Amino acid sequence: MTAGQGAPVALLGGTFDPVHYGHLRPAIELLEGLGLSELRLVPGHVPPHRPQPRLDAAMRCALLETAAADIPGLVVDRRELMRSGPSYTVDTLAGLRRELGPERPLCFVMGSDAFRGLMQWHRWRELIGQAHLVVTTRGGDNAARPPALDEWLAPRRARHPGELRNAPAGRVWFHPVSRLEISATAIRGLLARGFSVQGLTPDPVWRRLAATGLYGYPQASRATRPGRLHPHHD
Ligand SMILES: Nc1ncnc2c1ncn2[C@@H]1O[C@H](COP(=O)(O)OP(=O)(O)OP(=O)(O)O)[C@@H](O)[C@H]1O
Ligand SMILES: O=C(O)c1ccc[n+]([C@@H]2O[C@H](COP(=O)([O-])O)[C@@H](O)[C@H]2O)c1
Repeated sequence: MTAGQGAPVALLGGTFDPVHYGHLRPAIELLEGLGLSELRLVPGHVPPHRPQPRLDAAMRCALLETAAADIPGLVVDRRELMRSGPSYTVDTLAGLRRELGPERPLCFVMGSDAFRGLMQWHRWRELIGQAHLVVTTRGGDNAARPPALDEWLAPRRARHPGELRNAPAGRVWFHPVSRLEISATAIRGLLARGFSVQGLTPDPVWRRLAATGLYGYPQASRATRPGRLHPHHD
């Protein structure tokens, strides 16, 4: 393998239905902590492994662009929206690798829960030939990995983040990020019941959600909701 050249580019894929601070804060911490030149948020068109998104791809993308606009280094990459069929990561990385050339360090970011299931991903062994894997860890997350995955990991595990700059691909780095108890599922649930999600996503995203009635807000019957109760507990 050739030596790495230039600051790493990273990719964070997801459904982003919708984007929230649980995506954005770890992205900022990765940009700063790993000295990335950019972090690309990659909305999936047809997620390979989960129920299909509530919002169409164009709207998820528009909200992501609204969220990324104020964060230096964060960009939205629409490449998965150009492909039909399931959005397999191995294809996404191969396309980006062709654009960046063979020497630029490229990192694919995934949560430690996703990493535990890596062996079920499409052509998973090929991922590490295209990119490094950056596995985000959050305090209290100690679940065991399959022994076969640990065996595969041992010779590839990076001991220092500097290793991500020294090669274009091939290493696995575990990076701690803040744990924010926010999920898109919870946001969709709040909006469907007519509650605000201000503070869970940037204000420009919230204003767009509120103005366009996405996910059912504010048509849901606020008159009948129990006003004294915290929205998470009713
Ligand atoms: N609160 C969070 N803190 C850290 N990482 C997160 C958080 N929420 C999502 N992520 C990570 O962001 C990526 C994209 O997540 P995704 O679009 O599936 O969001 P989500 O909020 O988990 O969605 P949903 O609730 O619909 O499953 C994944 O790698 C996921 O692990
Ligand atoms: O390529 C695969 O087989 C594959 C299987 C599961 C997940 N992924 C990718 O992992 C990223 C996070 O997915 P998720 O579940 O958080 O929406 C997203 O970019 C998905 O395309 C990819």
